[in-house]
Amino acid sequence: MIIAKGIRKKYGNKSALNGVSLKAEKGKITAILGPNGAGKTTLIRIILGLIFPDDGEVRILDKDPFKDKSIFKKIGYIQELPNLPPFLTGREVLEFSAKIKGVDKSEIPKLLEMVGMTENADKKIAKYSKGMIQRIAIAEAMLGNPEVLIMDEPNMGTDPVLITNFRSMVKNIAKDGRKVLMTSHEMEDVKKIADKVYFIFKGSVYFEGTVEDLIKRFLGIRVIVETEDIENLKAEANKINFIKGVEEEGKNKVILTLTEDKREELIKRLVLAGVRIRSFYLDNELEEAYLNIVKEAMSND
Ligand SMILES: Nc1ncnc2c1ncn2[C@@H]1O[C@H](COP(=O)(O)OP(=O)(O)OP(=O)(O)O)[C@@H](O)[C@H]1O
Repeated sequence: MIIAKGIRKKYGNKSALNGVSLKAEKGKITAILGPNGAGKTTLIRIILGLIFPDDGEVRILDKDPFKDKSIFKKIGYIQELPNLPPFLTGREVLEFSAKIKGVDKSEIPKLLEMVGMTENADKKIAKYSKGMIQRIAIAEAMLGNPEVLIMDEPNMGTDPVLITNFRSMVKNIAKDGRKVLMTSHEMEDVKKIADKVYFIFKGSVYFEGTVEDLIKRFLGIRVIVETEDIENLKAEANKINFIKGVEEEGKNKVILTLTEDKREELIKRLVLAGVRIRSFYLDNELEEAYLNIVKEAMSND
């Protein structure tokens, strides 16, 4: 497990973390969300023992990262803006890291393939785009199948194949009983892979829970009903006390916001009222829940 307890950090007079605690469990993917400047990178660096906190404690692989540097061979870390030597090729960067980590070089071709860099592996980093540098940094972090993978805003660009490969690789790392801790602005990544979410705002944990909890709390439970009986549906929905919102979307679609998860009762009531339902499904717009949490956190500030 990765544990951070009561972490405080100031840069000069400015407080970056005000007593943050976090747990990243074995076999789980834990995501840290929050607007720019919330303190995500500072927290990650403290967890990695790269900068000292003013107060608080960290344990990673049961060790104190400030005292026991041997754990770093078991940790894969992708930093926000990877800083790779421009005079080396992508392959050379991986070979160099493999040597430091004591990992067999034979892993490298498979990793290059995974991040879609086989063809560009022998070009100098200086000639790479930002996305290509990021891919090499991801391959580097994956070397030696790390016990812990820590990623500060990993960004695979827009290639859908790469994104899918990357997500499934990260999921497999967690499935294998390892730990993954990531910060992200990519809501799709968080929605598709995270088990637990910490939302940090101005250096404090504002929300902690699953992605589902976050959506429920900041979006309500939204269901989309498609029907030709729009008027009938709206009339019935307005009579139901656990529905707090009725929004028409397009010709045959209505979004209902429920205050609690009473989907079965809702279907029953609509059917009994004679509404012919074409389809009925949950609307999980994490992006919108995220904006609502930011709005709420700002208004409480
Ligand atoms: N080396 C530093 N010196 C002074 N202030 C810093 C330093 N690093 C970060 N800060 C400040 O600490 C706060 C938290 O920064 P941090 O980089 O941890 O946020 P973040 O959540 O990772 O942001 P982003 O999403 O933009 O990467 C910000 O107000 C930032 O300006």
